Amino acid sequence: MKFAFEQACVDQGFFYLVNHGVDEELVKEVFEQSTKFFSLPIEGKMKLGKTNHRGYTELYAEKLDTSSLSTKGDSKESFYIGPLADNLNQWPLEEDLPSWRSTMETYHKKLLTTSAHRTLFYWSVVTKLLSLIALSLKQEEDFFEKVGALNEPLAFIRLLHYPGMLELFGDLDSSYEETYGASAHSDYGTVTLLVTDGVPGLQICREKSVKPQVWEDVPSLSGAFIVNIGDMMERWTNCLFRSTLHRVLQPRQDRYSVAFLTNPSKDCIVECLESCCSESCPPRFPPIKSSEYLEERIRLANDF
Ligand SMILES: O=C(O)CCC(=O)C(=O)O
Ligand SMILES: [Fe+2]
Repeated sequence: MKFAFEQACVDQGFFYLVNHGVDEELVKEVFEQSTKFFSLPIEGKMKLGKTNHRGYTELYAEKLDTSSLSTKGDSKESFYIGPLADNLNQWPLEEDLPSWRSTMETYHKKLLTTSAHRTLFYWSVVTKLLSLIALSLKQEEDFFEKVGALNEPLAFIRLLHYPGMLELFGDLDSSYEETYGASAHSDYGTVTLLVTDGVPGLQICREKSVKPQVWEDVPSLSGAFIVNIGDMMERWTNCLFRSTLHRVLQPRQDRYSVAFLTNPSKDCIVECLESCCSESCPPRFPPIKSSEYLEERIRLANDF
């Protein structure tokens, strides 16, 4: 089992996670609440427009592929919910969307928060995943706790809605313009846990430097998380673990997904692990502070 896990992180940086202990009902509720929010009139959504990287981002406002010359952003709308403790999150009014906030908070805590309480000891999915990663890298299983990555992780729920082509362009022949639902990118942090509604669209490119690029579909698997390794984990491991390029094609019909993007706590320094470098294989990246790295990547995706 451990071998297969390590192999997946080394070979494609993407894998399915099953038997994760997150209730299917809770995931279903998150999708229902997300759909309700995106169905609100645009004026209502814009009232919660993104500040401090929390809240609503409208169609075409973000472009994940910072290398593309296109001046049009990705054809998705999204809503970000960040760390719960700092009170920077924006929430729809309880009278407009009852239980919306509590559903999202429950999901955030369920995925991220490990309870060390004596009578209710419980490892979150993210803590468990990071401990498996640490063991694969020949570290103690609490390595990421010890380096401070898990003090107050910068973890975000990203609710996503990709409107279908018919909704965007009507009869398709007049105003049709090709964009991506989410253009090619790798995620910035440690690990991402993704659930989709089953509508196809997600693709990965295993070898980004091989031209022409080869893109493979990633089908969603009912009840499983699609997990992928992010760039800060790639830096920690000196590219042993891969932060794989991926994108979402513009779907024909509406598509909803929920990504849980995790990053180390803001002051955590991400630097090459000793077990991942040697004299013949020196560190490829200098040490960086998690929050500084993250802010720069977010800025690039939003200023184009
Ligand atoms: O919607 C998806 O399938 C993928 C979303 C994604 O890659 C992201 O939000 O970083
Ligand atoms: Fe992504």
